[in-house]
Amino acid sequence: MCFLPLILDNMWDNELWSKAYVKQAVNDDYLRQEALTSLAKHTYKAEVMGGNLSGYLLNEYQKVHDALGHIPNGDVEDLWRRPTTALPSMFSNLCNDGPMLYIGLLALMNPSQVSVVQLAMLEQAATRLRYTFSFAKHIISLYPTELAGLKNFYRLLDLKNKMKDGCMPYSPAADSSGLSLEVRYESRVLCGCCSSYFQIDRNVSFNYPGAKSERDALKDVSFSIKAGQLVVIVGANGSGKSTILKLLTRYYDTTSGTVLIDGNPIQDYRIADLRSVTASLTQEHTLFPLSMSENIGIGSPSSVTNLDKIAQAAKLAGAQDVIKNFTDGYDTVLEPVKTAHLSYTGRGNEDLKKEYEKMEKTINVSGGEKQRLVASRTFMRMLSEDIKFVIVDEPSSALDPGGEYELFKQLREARKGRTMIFVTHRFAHLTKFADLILCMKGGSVIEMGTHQELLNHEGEYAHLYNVQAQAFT
Ligand SMILES: Nc1ncnc2c1ncn2[C@@H]1O[C@H](COP(=O)(O)OP(=O)(O)OP(=O)(O)O)[C@@H](O)[C@H]1O
Repeated sequence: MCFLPLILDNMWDNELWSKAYVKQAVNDDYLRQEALTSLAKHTYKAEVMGGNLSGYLLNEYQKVHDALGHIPNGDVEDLWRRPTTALPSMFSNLCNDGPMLYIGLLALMNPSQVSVVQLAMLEQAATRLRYTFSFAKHIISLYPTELAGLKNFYRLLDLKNKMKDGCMPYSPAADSSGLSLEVRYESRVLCGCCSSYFQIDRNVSFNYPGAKSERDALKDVSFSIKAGQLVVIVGANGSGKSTILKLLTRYYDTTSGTVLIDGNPIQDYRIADLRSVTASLTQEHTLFPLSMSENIGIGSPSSVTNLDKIAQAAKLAGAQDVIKNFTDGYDTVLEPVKTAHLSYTGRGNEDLKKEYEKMEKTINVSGGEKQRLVASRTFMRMLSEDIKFVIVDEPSSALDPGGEYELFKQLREARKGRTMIFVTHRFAHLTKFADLILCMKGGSVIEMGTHQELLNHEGEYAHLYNVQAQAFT
């Protein structure tokens, strides 16, 4: 006699997956823990790394973790199956929290060793392992696969970030509110006949690691920016504008040549120190699944509860009216983490579907409104005295012309003597104020100077400028 159908029937009846249901998490601490954990995703990489936010986020994570205490914080299916004995649930908790804490500590001690991508992968691995332990009592045959996963998980812990951190603290010059930047290549070569060293100056080149293209993303680039200058980089798509910003903020190291900050090679400085004096606004920046006030306040973690400063930052970005329109104002969470789930068996059930849709209701804002909200975080960062360097990369693609003009003007005014580099295609009302314009083509800087100098030169910049100017005549 075969007992298998009986065993399967019994398992099926006891399992939540055989039932029609809709679920939603409602515990605030749990929701916050989920939101903070989701910030380890690749989507938020630019912002979390650029804003030096890992310390703040890990601290907040620890707080909610402590607040949750022994309240079971697993998924509802997981809790349904949770065995009554303590040991498996202990394993389950260890798999859930252990890796995050381990990596968190590692990240705090040495930020350059842990990338946000690694954090995200580890979080996924941890969740999978947690499920494995829950399922283990039913599906023993999955063990070999999951043990292989466990091996991969520990291999991930051994991954070292290729970027080597410097050990020199960055201390800004006392007499300047900005930092100076120089991009150049130089090496000392021993002369065969007179045995003395001589200097070769060449320019910076760069290719993305693993890039399939033969062409360098940057080729023979060399320029120098004085502390406190406003620099605008212009040029066609793919000419290398954003790549320059990535080298100046040390997301990548040059293939040849050096970036100097205040006269020292960028590699010598501690990366976290450089990030702590930099404010950025790029197209990659996005809203976090947190309240509006925290979304803005996190730009300056030490002032995250300072509502006056947060309102001031929102005003500078032209976002205060957008926020006023939300019923919950600054407490609104625009893009919350997904907390509701409709079971597979319940999908044909209209009542459950309606319930589910109510739970998953999100607030929609236009692309331009979203850009203003995201820009508020950068203004919050710029309100901090510590910031010496501001980079802005195409922040206004969804703004109307009036909104764009206003944003550029506010960014210029909030600069207050800091070094600022602006990358934009719509530069007509910005370049007149620039101390230096770099005009790029095919990965090289082909023209360099002020607006008037480049107009007089009648080259590529003059051509691009006239195309934009003609649109308004
Ligand atoms: N992550 C990457 N990996 C490989 N190649 C890249 C990567 N990012 C950019 N590139 C390549 O490097 C070159 C320069 O790109 P970059 O983004 O700096 O140009 P850009 O002038 O900022 O362009 P756009 O105006 O379209 O934003 C392009 O050929 C691009 O395809």
